[in-house]
Amino acid sequence: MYRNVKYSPAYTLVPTYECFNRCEYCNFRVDPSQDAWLTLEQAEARLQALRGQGICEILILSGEVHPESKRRDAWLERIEGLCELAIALGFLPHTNVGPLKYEEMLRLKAVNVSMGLMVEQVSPELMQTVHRHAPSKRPELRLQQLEWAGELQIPFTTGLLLGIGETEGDRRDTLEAIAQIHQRWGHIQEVIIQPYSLGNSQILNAPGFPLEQLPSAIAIARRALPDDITLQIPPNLVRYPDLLVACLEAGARDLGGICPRDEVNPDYPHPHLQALQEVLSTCGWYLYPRLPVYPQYEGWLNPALQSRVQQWRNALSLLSPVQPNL
Ligand SMILES: O=c1nc2n(C[C@H](O)[C@H](O)[C@H](O)CO)c3cc(O)ccc3cc-2c(=O)[nH]1
Ligand SMILES: C[C@H]1O[C@@H](n2cnc3c(N)ncnc32)[C@H](O)[C@@H]1O
Ligand code: MET
Ligand code: SF4
Repeated sequence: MYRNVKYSPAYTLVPTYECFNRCEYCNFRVDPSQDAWLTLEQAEARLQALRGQGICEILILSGEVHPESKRRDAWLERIEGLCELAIALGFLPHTNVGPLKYEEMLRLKAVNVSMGLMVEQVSPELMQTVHRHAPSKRPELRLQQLEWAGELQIPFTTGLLLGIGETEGDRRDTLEAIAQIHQRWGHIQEVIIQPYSLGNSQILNAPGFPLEQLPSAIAIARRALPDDITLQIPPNLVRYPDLLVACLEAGARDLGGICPRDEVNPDYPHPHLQALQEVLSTCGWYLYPRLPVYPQYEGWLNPALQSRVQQWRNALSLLSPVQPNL
């Protein structure tokens, strides 16, 4: 008897690496104005080249322009344009670009099948340490985003970043806060349990989260969160087959977007899909693709997006007729 674990065949577009925050664990950002933004023409060339390869999700992942900056509108417009382009070329966008104003979130809902923002941790102490130069990481701001996403009926991905100086109690508080917001709106499709991993271009000089503690952290999350929230772990950061399987045994059921390059953790390439599939199947786990929106949320999307999603569901079920419930 096989058990199921899913992933999303994905490709990442980065509108800009520039970010006004300086999270000390970040290996992604460059200073404001030090980066040429991705143009729609460049993005179109990349997306055209991806067609027909089974990639469905376009993950739009960005550094942030300050909410009061006069360049903010242009930034949001570029993100919206990239989402529209991805849809026009047949892909399904998922946007994670930091905290948004209510109106900005409303605009992006129309061009995304789901969106995301990590809570990281709710402990205010981190605003004096790893987040001391990262106003976007204020816990109340991030929880407000989850609340708005629920109100706007946006299928949502959030998560915890582990090993950034939080205590076990802080982790429980973070899980509790996510569970409470989900109880109000029922919109959290997945929670990522992300081990902070040391990269080559970060400020923070601290070892990564001790990976051997991950299964127990996952088991705690599984007990703290409602059953209808899926737990996700990144297979490139959980690099040992035994550990990966232990995480599945502890309750993780999703491996997230598997992309040619993990833009957030470029020092940790994703494993090859076939190798991953083989390892997992020898341990009794069957890996299969999913869409970036879970089936129960499809009714929240506008009709144009719903019909795109339906086309993908049909295509996936033709590719793999034995696999139910994509
Ligand atoms: O390749 C990555 N994908 C990341 N993703 C992508 C994610 O795995 C998928 O987009 C979702 O599962 C939707 O299918 C995130 C999405 C979010 O909404 C929030 C945080 C992340 C973080 C990462 C990440 O670090 N690396
Ligand atoms: C997009 C998400 O990636 C996560 N993130 C940022 N930097 C790192 C790192 N060094 N290791 C693991 N995850 C990281 C944060 O949780 C952010 O919200
Ligand atoms: C590399 S992080 C990308 C998303 C956003 N800047 C955040 O931290 O939430
Ligand atoms: S993690 Fe996100 S918010 Fe923090 S510096 Fe990096 S890009 Fe900016």
